[in-house]
Amino acid sequence: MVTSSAPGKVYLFGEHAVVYGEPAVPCAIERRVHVTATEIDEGLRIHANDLQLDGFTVEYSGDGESHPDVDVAESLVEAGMGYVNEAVAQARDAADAPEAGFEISVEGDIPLGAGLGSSAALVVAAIDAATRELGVELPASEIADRAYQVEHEVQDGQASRADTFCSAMGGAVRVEGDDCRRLDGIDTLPFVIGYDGGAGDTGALVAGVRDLRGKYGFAADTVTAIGDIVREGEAVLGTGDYERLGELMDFNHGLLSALGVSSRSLDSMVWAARDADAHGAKLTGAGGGGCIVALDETDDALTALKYTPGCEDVFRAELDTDGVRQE
Ligand SMILES: Nc1ncnc2c1ncn2[C@@H]1O[C@H](COP(=O)(O)OP(=O)(O)OP(=O)(O)O)[C@@H](O)[C@H]1O
Ligand SMILES: C[C@@](O)(CCO)CC(=O)[O-]
Ligand SMILES: [Mg+2]
Repeated sequence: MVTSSAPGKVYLFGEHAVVYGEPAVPCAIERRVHVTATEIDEGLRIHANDLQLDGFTVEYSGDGESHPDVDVAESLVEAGMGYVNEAVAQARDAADAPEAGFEISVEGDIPLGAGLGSSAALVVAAIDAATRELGVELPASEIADRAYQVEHEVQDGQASRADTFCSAMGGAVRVEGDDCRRLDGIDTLPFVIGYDGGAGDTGALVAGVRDLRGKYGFAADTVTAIGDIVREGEAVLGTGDYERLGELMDFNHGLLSALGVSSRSLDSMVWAARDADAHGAKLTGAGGGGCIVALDETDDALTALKYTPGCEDVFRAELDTDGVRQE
């Protein structure tokens, strides 16, 4: 039996635009998914005690064919099983053990579908745990690559390498197409996260941006402008100039909003953080609902978000310099 964990992430800059080859800077946070893999004679049994959304909890097990008898959207369960099925397929391939059976248990403290990269953390931790259980230790870069293949497959070809690379490596990273690197010397950033309790449909949101980009030249220019913000931001990142980083985050949020991926509750949490003098605030991840990230080393944005209607949870998230690891 092996347990591995991998972190979630926030985007300092660049989500969505990264899908079209612009750079992005996601940062791993100290919220993790833990996956325990135990080799069994054959097949696949999955326990995901916290596959929960809007307050319900479900435990399911299956061989990839059968469906759990629970009152939740089948698409949700299929997606959850899809990530684990594909991660296990990658582990079998990496260990050259096509017939290996597994019992997989998943537990995490990352809200699902909320822009904090729970899917990438799940896949990265699952590949690590299952390969180690078969006696194979993969380098983090290979886990990142295999996890990307899984996200790409499960999300119908709509995924960048950003979430999976960040979760595998930890810290602040920079991703531009296939070029993925860790950014050295970034050990801390004062992230405050506000969560509206909701979720966004990553596939639909990415498709919406793709359509706008095809329809209007100025939407394509907006995507390029997000890339410009990232290029400006990465130059500022090492200096610790939170004021300028925040200004760029605000600008990034405005452009994401123009591309149609914000929401009323995300906007109201962003404004609550700004009104409380956070350096800057933006949505993180695919958007539509879920989380915002603000930059604030004081407790002011944290307190303001606590009293913001529509904000269900607020917490400080430390930058996690550790990526995937065995527990
Ligand atoms: N702890 C978990 N247990 C079971 N399934 C999980 C778990 N964490 C994530 N998942 C799967 O990942 C899906 C969420 O992935 P999705 O890409 O939509 O959102 P996200 O990764 O949380 O946010 P984003 O990609 O915007 O950063 C869940 O619906 C579920 O299928
Ligand atoms: C919206 C997006 O840029 C980030 C989702 O966390 C999609 C992706 O990069 O795969
Ligand atoms: Mg995801």
